[in-house]
Amino acid sequence: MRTGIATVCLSGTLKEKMQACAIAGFDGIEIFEQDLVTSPLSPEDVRKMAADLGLGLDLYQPFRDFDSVSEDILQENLRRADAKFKLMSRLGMDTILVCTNVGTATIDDDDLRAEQLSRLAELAGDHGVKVAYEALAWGKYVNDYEHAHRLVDTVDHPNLGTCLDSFHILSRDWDTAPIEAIKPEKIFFVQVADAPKLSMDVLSWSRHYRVFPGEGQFELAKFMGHVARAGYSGPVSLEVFNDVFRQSDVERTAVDAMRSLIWLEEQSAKWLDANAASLAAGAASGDSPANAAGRRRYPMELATLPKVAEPAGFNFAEVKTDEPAQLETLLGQLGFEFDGRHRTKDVQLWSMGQARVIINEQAPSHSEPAIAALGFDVDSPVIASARAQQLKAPVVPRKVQADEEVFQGIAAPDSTEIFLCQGSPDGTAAWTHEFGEGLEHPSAGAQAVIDHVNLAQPWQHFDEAVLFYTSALALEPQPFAEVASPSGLVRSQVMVTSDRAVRLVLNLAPVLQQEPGQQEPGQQGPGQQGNGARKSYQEHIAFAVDDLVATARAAQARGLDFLQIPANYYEDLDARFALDPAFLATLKELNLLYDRDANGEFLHFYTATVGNVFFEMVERRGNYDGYGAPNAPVRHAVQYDSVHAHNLHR
Ligand SMILES: O=C(O)c1ccc(O)c(O)c1
Ligand SMILES: [Mg+2]
Repeated sequence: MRTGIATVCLSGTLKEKMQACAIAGFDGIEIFEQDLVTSPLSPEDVRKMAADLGLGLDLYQPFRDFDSVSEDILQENLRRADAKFKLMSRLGMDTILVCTNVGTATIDDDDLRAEQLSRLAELAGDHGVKVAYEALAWGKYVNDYEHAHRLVDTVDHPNLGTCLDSFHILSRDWDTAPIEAIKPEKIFFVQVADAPKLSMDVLSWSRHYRVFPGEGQFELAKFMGHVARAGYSGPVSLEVFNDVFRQSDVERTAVDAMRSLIWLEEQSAKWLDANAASLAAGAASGDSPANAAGRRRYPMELATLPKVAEPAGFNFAEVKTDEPAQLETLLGQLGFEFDGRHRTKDVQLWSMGQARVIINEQAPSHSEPAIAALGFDVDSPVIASARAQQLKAPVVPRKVQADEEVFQGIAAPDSTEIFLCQGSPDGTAAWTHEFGEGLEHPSAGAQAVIDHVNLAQPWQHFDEAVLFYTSALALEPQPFAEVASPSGLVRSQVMVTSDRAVRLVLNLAPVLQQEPGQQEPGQQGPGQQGNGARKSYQEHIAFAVDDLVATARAAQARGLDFLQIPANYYEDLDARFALDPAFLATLKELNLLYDRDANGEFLHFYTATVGNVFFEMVERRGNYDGYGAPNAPVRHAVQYDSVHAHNLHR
């Protein structure tokens, strides 16, 4: 698949954008007109730079408001087009995107439109230029790709074809199957963008909220499958207007973009394979196996990736600190056993059944304790790592001594280290023998698993993180939610495996919680946890137990510092659920939170925060599948209050 990206996706100057696209490995780019107009580079400079960088200049865009106008305006538009065609010749470009008229159209007449487009095609032909006509979702008279293509068909000129843009098609819920009926030589260009499903006017949605494939909710693999089945094999180019990407680090965004196309390519191949049977009727030979046959029939070459199944569970969670005392106390009070120190590293292991927590004491001094790494059980760490690296995940270097488990590590966008570990059927981990005997086993036998981990994401990398976990780890994003907190609305995105053995919650950290002058994780590039790097958002690890009340009582007896829940909460709880008074009293006494829905019940409590980390204990009853979302505002408010009280006393 030929990969492309529009310069409008990225921040910086045209030169910076082009360099970033080349570094990320794109085959070609679309030049967004504003980027050229505002550039000090001459068209010849741009042409040379692209050639030097090995980047194709695949599309000049956009040319606006051409058709459906009176003759005098058309004359003016043809003059304008002539100037652009001449410019394209200096750039060495041969395809221009002309979008359907949104501003100046006054005449709604397909015959007239066809006639006007035919005059444009004729002029383009004189310059050796191809015009790719694109229906904008908010086009005044033409806003549907099939309509735009009917006009292209009517004109029937070799220099006029269609541009398909997934956003304009999927935002309007147009059926994508008819794409297959378009002759491949008439599809001049394909643009792809994903988007979250939002209810707002489509222009604002398009100009501000597009995201890279895999970061939104559109069915892009299906769209691409139809495009491939149509016989198209030209560029597949990202055109993503997004307020965040336009101000984020350009090289990093370009890599995120490339990752999205690599992933989309794989997903499209999968869609074609899975839907090969539906084509059997027209197939020349019915004997080819469905697997891969679906895609091999088409000229678009779709590369695949090393296959990974979703992870089978969490292998461990690692917290980094230079002062472990408070964390040790918390874990001990929760009922964790100390399993000893690593034989060569300054690292401790704590466990409660299959829930394993590593306290890594190798943090720079005075850094806040933070979640530094997560281990996931996978079938094959080597294959999973190969996949992640092909998706451009940065590798985490890790020192290993002889006979130590070699962990395959990659850095997540927020610089959390993700380790791909060999899973075992009984949920044990082979590496634990590297840890010496623990001291004492105060609560031997207590069972728990890691239920979920909640990671705060810097705002500029939130979408990137969703794609990272989707593509590299095969986690599935759930619809996102918004939770009120005293320092802002927290966007919360749950990512899960289908059996819920892994639940990862990504929270958009409110900007207010950042300390002034603190370096943004993003400024260090992916995975570069430089010495000054530290997170300043609260994150947590949640453990599931069978009997939360008993766990809480035992923890209380050991002196655990629970997050204190206000009395108002319990009144509200009673109003909502009419709980048994004795049960309600227990919840209140132990600072437990409660939720219930059609699937079951959820009990949970939180510890006080140490640095940026706190712990949660949960009990799921029935098939409760949530996270106590109605309780999240209470938790945020209490934590906010305690941070403020702490600051006042400093
Ligand atoms: O928002 C726009 O104006 C615009 C311009 C060109 C495109 O290809 C597009 O999809 C949208
Ligand atoms: Mg477009």
